[in-house]
Amino acid sequence: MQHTVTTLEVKAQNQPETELESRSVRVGLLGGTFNPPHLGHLVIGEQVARQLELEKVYFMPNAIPPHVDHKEAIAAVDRVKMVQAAIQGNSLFDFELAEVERGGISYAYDTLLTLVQKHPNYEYYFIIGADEVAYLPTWHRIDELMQLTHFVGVNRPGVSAPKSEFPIQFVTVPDLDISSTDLRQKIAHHESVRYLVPDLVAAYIFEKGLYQDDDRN
Ligand SMILES: Nc1ncnc2c1ncn2[C@@H]1O[C@H](COP(=O)(O)OP(=O)(O)OP(=O)(O)O)[C@@H](O)[C@H]1O
Ligand SMILES: O=C(O)c1ccc[n+]([C@@H]2O[C@H](COP(=O)([O-])O)[C@@H](O)[C@H]2O)c1
Repeated sequence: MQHTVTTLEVKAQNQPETELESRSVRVGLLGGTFNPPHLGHLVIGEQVARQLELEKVYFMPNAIPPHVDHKEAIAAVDRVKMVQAAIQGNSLFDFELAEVERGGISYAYDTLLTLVQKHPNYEYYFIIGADEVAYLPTWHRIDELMQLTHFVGVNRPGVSAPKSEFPIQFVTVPDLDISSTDLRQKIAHHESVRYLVPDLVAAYIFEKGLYQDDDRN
C-alpha cells in the first residue's frame, strides 16, 4: 500500500513565501520518487539552479509514479523525510508536497495545474534526467503540460545524448553514475553508500532499517 502524507509538519525552510509571492520568479521543479534521494539529485538541482539562474529548486516526491511496471516504493512519509534531510543547508533548495498530499498516480499535468493556480507568478522549469526525456511523449496530456511548464533535460551516465521533439532546454551537469535502484541494491547487500547519499539520508536509512530486504528492492 502506498502511504500518503496528510500533514505538513515542516514549513518551507528558506525564504518566506510572502517575499517570493510578490514578484515573478523562475523556479525549478525536480520531481522524483526519491527512493532514496542521492547526490545525483542534488548535483542536478544545484547545477540547473545556477546555470539557469533559478531562485529555487523544489524537490517534489511523487505518490505513485506514473509507470505501468514500477516497483512499490517505500512509504511517502519516509521519502519526504529523506528529501528534507537531503536538501538541508542549501538555501536554493526547498520541497513541494503537492503530489504526496494528493495521493494516487502523480501525473505532472495535474500537479502543474494546481501549482500554477497556487503560484500564478512562478515560472516553472521541470527538471528531468536524460533517461526520462525519451519517455516525455508518453507523459499524460503532454501537449497541455508543455503550456504549463518549461522542461530542462540533464545528461545522465549510461544514457545517450537525448533528443526531443519537444522544445526542451538542455543543461550539462557533471556526470554522476548514481541511481536509487543501485543504492537500494547496495544497502541490501551491505555495501557502502557513503558519498553517494547525503550523510543525513544514510543515517535515516539505517535508523529505520530501510532497503534491507533484497526482495523489495
Ligand atoms: N545521477 C543522475 N544524473 C542525472 N539525472 C538523474 C540522476 N539520478 C536521477 N536523475 C533524474 O532525477 C529525476 C528523479 O529521479 P528518481 O527519483 O527516479 O531517481 P533514480 O535514481 O532515477 O531512481 P530509480 O533508479 O529508482 O529509477 C529523474 O528525472 C531522473 O532522470
Ligand atoms: O505525468 C506523467 O505522465 C509522468 C510520467 C513519467 C514521469 N513523471 C514524473 O517525472 C518525474 C521523474 O520520474 P521518475 O519515475 O524517474 O521518478 C517524477 O516526478 C514523475 O512523477 C510524470
